[in-house]
Amino acid sequence: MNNPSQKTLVLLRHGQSVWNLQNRFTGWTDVGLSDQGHAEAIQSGRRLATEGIQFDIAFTSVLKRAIKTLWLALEEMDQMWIPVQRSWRLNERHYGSLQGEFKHEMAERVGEEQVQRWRRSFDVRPPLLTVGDKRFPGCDPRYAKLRSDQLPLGESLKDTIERTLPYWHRSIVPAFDAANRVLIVAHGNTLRALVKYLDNVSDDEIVHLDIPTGVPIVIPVNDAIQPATSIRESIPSQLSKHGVVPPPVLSNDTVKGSDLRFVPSPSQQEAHP
Ligand SMILES: O=C(O)[C@@H](CO)OP(=O)(O)O
Repeated sequence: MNNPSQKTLVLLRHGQSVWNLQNRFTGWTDVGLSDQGHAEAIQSGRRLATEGIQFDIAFTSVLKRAIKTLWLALEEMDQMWIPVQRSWRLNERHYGSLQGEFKHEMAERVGEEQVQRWRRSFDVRPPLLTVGDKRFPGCDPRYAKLRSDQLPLGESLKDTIERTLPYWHRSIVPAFDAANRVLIVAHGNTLRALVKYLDNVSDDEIVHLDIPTGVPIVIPVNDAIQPATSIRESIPSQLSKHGVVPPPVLSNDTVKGSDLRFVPSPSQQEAHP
């Protein structure tokens, strides 16, 4: 990369998951990558290797579609040795009782506008789980250290921002004291949460933002760890900059997703959550 002393943040959404492919609400369900997602993860590492970025540290969630994407990208860059921190705070937004449902079936039941409202609105929560539901995160040992008020029954983007930003401020920003190159591999809605905060996107505008799977977003940041330029504007240009616009994702998720659009346009698992 041109200037090794330039502080740089790279955001990467995991590659396509099996449930993205099947067009199902996923949230905290721990599903793996599809074959296409596996290929996207490798391709993202190849793109970053071409950029010549040597990372100092990486952050990811505790969900395997993000963890595996990170592994494959780091392997492709031959940087598997760098420190990695995982946190539930980077998990996908919890989709409540929608988790496991097929998005197109739900659209037939409740209408496309309602589905899109659940998917992209700022403060609309999905229908909530009950504590007795087997999908409740309190049943999963990886969340055993969370307080009961931290275990979601279903989250809006607003809720997701509120649990993600403390990790940004307490763990990721301080990492830049000793690091110039920081990689975050996370999920569509946690990355929307970070971009909303970093780009100061309004509650109304955030409904338009989608983050593509497996495409690294390279963001030069200043000493205050603020982006030097608009992240949103850099997303499409980076897609074309690499000369490879990912093929239209042929998953039902994407096809139905755009059809549904009603708005225009433990290596070091966090000990104290
Ligand atoms: O199902 C999910 O968890 C997310 C990401 O795949 O879906 P959406 O894009 O609808 O928020």
